[in-house]
Amino acid sequence: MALRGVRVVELAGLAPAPLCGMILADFGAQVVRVDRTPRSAVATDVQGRGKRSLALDLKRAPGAAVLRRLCCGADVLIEPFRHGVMEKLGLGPEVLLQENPRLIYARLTGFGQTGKYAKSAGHDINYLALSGVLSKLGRKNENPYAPINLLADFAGGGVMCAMGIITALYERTKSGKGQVIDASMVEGVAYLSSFLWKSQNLGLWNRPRGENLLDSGAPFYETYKTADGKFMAVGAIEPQFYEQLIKGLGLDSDKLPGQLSFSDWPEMKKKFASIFAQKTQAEWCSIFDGTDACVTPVLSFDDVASHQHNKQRSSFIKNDQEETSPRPAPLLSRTPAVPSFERDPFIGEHTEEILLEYGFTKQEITELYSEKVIEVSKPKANL
Ligand SMILES: C[C@H](CCC[C@H](C)C(=O)SCCNC(=O)CCNC(=O)[C@H](O)C(C)(C)COP(=O)(O)OP(=O)(O)OC[C@H]1O[C@@H](n2cnc3c(N)ncnc32)[C@H](O)[C@@H]1OP(=O)(O)O)[C@H]1CC[C@H]2[C@@H]3[C@H](O)C[C@@H]4C[C@H](O)CC[C@]4(C)[C@H]3C[C@H](O)[C@]12C
Repeated sequence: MALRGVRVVELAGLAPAPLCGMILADFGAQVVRVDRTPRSAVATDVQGRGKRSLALDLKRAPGAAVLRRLCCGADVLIEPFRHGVMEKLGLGPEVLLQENPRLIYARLTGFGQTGKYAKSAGHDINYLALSGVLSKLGRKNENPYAPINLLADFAGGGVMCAMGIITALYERTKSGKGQVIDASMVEGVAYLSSFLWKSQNLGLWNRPRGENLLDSGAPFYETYKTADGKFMAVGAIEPQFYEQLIKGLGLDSDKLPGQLSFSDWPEMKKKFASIFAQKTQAEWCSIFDGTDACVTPVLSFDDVASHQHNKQRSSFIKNDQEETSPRPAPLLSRTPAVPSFERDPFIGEHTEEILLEYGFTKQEITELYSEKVIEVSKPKANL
């Protein structure tokens, strides 16, 4: 796999950093997740695929010393805390990069390492709001809404940070040097929205929220309810595809307003809605499948993996716990990601094995354990 041999230390965080670590693990990196000890009641990392867990108390000096030794042997550190926490622990970039100049020190935060909010708590919706993108999301006359925590936490956070790490790893092959990655989710999601900025003068966004081409204003870029309470997604933007949509709906475009007649969009939406409501999702699929009308079923998590197209590409995988989840993307032809099919690690499950791998002696491990700096948890055998 492309990242085979890359050693990553991921400090346990809430959602963005775990996705970043999982992406690296899926593509072959050896990811050690450092969990807190005393451990939290509930393992909150549901993206633990392919990782191993070491439970370590960073607030104790011997614990911080353990992390420093791990980072001396690692290629990447991912830290998910607000600005200043690592410095307070004596684990800031100056310290760790001094001891390992090749280390790629990735700091994944909401607001970044500087600026008025750098030390403020926040979540996806806050970062999305501060990026400006949230102001564009939502239907006409409704409040802006955040699409779950997909955009800032994951797209602008975990994925953007993984890109930064892989870019820095590539650069290091030439310079031999590591560096600090300041991955701000505000900036990550703002960066993703470059298209919105660059298309300002194309007339795509100069109407109020929810009245534009791609933000639920246009009847040909919308979802519609079917007779069986499911939905179809319509994305027939180009005239030639729009013509196929009209045909599939049994309408005659000569008797309709022009596709880009903004003032007619509300009425056209009502017309489309009344037609889509007359047939089931399966019936609409039999009409539109195989055409260029850009009409697809809105699949639920229950049926997405078994849909013919997704099945043909094995887009979803099932681990040995029978848990379904998306296969890693993108698909590399020669060195594809090979995700682990094992269950996620328990907190502290691999503490001893990891420390031995990183050069700690049995004696040192015993002392760390007796001082409660580390925790070792062996999964209970299924009796
Ligand atoms: C996971 C579910 C989905 C959450 C997604 C949500 C929508 C997000 O947006 S997540 C993105 C959050 N933001 C960031 O990641 C940006 C950077 N991080 C931060 O800004 C902050 O970390 C923070 C604001 C997120 C949290 O601040 P906090 O003060 O808690 O922490 P920090 O200031 O960063 O400091 C860290 C402190 O921890 C110490 N530490 C760290 N590691 C160690 C260690 N190994 N040993 C010792 N100490 C350690 C460190 O020293 C710092 O200490 P100090 O503060 O003293 O300096 C979640 C959605 C719902 C959740 C569930 C729900 O809330 C109910 C339960 C609640 C229960 O408490 C936990 C289980 C829940 C089931 C809970 C589980 C999940 O969280 C959810 C499902």
